[in-house]
Amino acid sequence: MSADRDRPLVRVENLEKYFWEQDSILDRLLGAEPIPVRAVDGVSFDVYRGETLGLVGESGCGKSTTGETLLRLQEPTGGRVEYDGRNVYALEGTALDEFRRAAQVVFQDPFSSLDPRMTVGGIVRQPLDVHGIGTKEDRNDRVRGLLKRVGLSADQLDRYPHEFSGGQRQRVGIARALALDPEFVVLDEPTSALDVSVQAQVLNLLADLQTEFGLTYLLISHDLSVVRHVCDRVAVMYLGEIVEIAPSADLFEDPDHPYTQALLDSVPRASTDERRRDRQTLTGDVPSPRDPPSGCRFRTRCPMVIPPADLDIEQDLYRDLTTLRQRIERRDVSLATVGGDGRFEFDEADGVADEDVPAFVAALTDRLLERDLPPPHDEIVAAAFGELAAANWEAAEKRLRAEYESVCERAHPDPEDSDVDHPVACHLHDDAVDGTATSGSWLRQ
Ligand SMILES: Nc1ncnc2c1ncn2[C@@H]1O[C@H](COP(=O)(O)OP(=O)(O)OP(=O)(O)O)[C@@H](O)[C@H]1O
Repeated sequence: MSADRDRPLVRVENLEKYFWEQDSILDRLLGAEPIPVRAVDGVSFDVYRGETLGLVGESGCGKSTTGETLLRLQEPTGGRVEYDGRNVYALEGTALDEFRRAAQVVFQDPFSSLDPRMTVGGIVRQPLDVHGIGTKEDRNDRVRGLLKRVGLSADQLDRYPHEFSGGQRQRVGIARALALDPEFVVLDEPTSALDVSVQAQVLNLLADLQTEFGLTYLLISHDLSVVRHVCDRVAVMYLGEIVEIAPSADLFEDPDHPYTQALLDSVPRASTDERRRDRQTLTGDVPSPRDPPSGCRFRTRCPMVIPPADLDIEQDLYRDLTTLRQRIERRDVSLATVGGDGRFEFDEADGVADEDVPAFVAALTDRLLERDLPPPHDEIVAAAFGELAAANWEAAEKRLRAEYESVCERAHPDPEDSDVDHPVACHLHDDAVDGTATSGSWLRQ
């Protein structure tokens, strides 16, 4: 697994892939502006010859779309991918043909990615047939050799996928990906559909094949233990963006991005030392890729979201107040049921009667806050709740923003500005974000 650092084999620059397909018919009838799913939103990374780069992140963060778009199985919305120095999206004719041979994919699910009506021999031979490689005999010889190389028997050529176990089917998928003698293989969750005992065998096979054929891998996985053992470097994705890229050992021993830290914290610890480390638990749901948060996309869940510099506040309290703000901004509080159904007569336009305001604020405080707030936050929040009692969401939102707005929501962190030795898209690792500034002057100087 020694990578040639002189020139990347694959260079991904600002890759974007948006989907518009999920717009509802109603939206279209009403002529509403289509809102795309920003599955991949400005992703950049290099893959060096001979290395395995891991691409990790929670389900739906855009890993598979990145893999498929860079292989040109999907057309990008924007950005550029270079393969061996050439723009993949400009390739035509023979050059495109060569790229299609050189860059292959192994999909996650060996049950659905193999045509059940074709024999295993036919499946592995198909790419050779499509590209018209050699005579029929040459092709059959190659298929027999490939099946043997991936640990199957050449006698199994005439069998159908359903006659094989999950691990064997994945070996067939690997043999097919190798048929055209590729240089680069995207492995999209290659072992996640397999039993744990079979996973290791398939990973070992992939490692052996990499050495034997000099392959370069992009390994897409949500399984951090797999990535840790197999990858030279790891890129961490969150909501369509890459938040950190680092050598595997560095990333697992000393992750810098709060999202990477939280992801790693979700994996059982091997050593006692590691177990002792403070746990950064992830709170809240992943926001929609149709409407990602402003600034840093992770800030709505980040346990280390940065308070304004002139605000002396404990991190946990700031996180809670930020979550409260987010709920108010999303109008995600049922004001009509405060204090229990029917306790207050709440009018959507005017709120509650003046004499009910103190009791309403107390009931809302009970419902939304798990702790007593220290001064001055108790008064600030009570004033905002008073505005909610008058059904004035905007005033409450504005008040809380004026007091608590974070740099994380105002400025998009750039991984290239990272002050550590690898790209980290987080304001905590950006010297240019002035931590001594007063609230309101957090933006890059
Ligand atoms: N063809 C499509 N049309 C509309 N939205 C899509 C399409 N394909 C993917 N998406 C959306 O794009 C986002 C990224 O999906 P993608 O499959 O790339 O994520 P992933 O990280 O690979 O997730 P998983 O591990 O679950 O496969 C998701 O919100 C998904 O719903």
